[in-house]
Amino acid sequence: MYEIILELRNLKKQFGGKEVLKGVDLQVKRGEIIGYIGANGAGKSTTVKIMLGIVDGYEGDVIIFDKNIKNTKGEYKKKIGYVPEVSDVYESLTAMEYLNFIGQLYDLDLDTSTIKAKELMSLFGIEDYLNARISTFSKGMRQKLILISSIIHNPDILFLDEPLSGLDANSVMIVKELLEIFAKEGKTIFYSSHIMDVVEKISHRIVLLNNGKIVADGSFKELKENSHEGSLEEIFNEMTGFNNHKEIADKIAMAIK
Ligand SMILES: Nc1ncnc2c1ncn2[C@@H]1O[C@H](COP(=O)(O)OP(=O)(O)OP(=O)(O)O)[C@@H](O)[C@H]1O
Repeated sequence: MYEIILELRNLKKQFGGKEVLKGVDLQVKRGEIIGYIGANGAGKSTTVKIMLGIVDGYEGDVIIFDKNIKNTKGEYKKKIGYVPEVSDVYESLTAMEYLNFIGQLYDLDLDTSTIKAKELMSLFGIEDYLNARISTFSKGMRQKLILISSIIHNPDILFLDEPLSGLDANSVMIVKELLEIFAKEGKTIFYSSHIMDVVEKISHRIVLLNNGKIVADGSFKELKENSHEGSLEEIFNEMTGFNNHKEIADKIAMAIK
């Protein structure tokens, strides 16, 4: 029996009368890597933010670690890591100060977070910047720091929103490998991205959100069998009813003349 680690039951969310999520049902097992995909504005980040308790005012239920999050004081967040699509970091802190601050939020003692911060910064190749202010970091360095801050407390579930953004090819390989190791260890990964070839490769299961509902849910192999198309990008186009990319590109090129 697989253990269900998180579950969405008939999740609905409106913003100013606009229905973004129209009844999302999903069960995620321990150790699964879920590729959560959908067009811009489909509601992926909203789903994740609801699960993290950042967005409320929703209908339906979110069950994480067997508890409805409505009935918790947020303790479950201690076992969760999050890489947001756009992250606010404290620019004036150094990387070490920031990681120690995050470590303490997750109840790590200062010695442990200091040791882990040094080790992880070194493994990601940015150890020389431990005592540099974050405001001086390049985009990729900042992304590495965010990744480190999402795993420093050894979480059981990781929510990743475009986690590879700005990373060089070598670092991308490390992170992809790391996710596979995490899954084998029983960590659950909720991976939201528009980079279809990565989602195709790393996900055990791909969930496609369209018009506020899940319209596809299965392994890449299963999705391929149920579609006329070959790559995940093409399946995405088909399932979201999009086939006029060339026409739109032509019109954009014309529009600026
Ligand atoms: N705080 C908010 N107030 C009003 N509308 C919001 C808010 N947050 C999200 N929305 C709206 O909800 C919809 C879904 O947004 P969301 O960020 O969840 O999409 P997404 O699937 O993550 O998109 P993307 O791929 O572009 O990141 C959009 O129409 C967005 O404008």
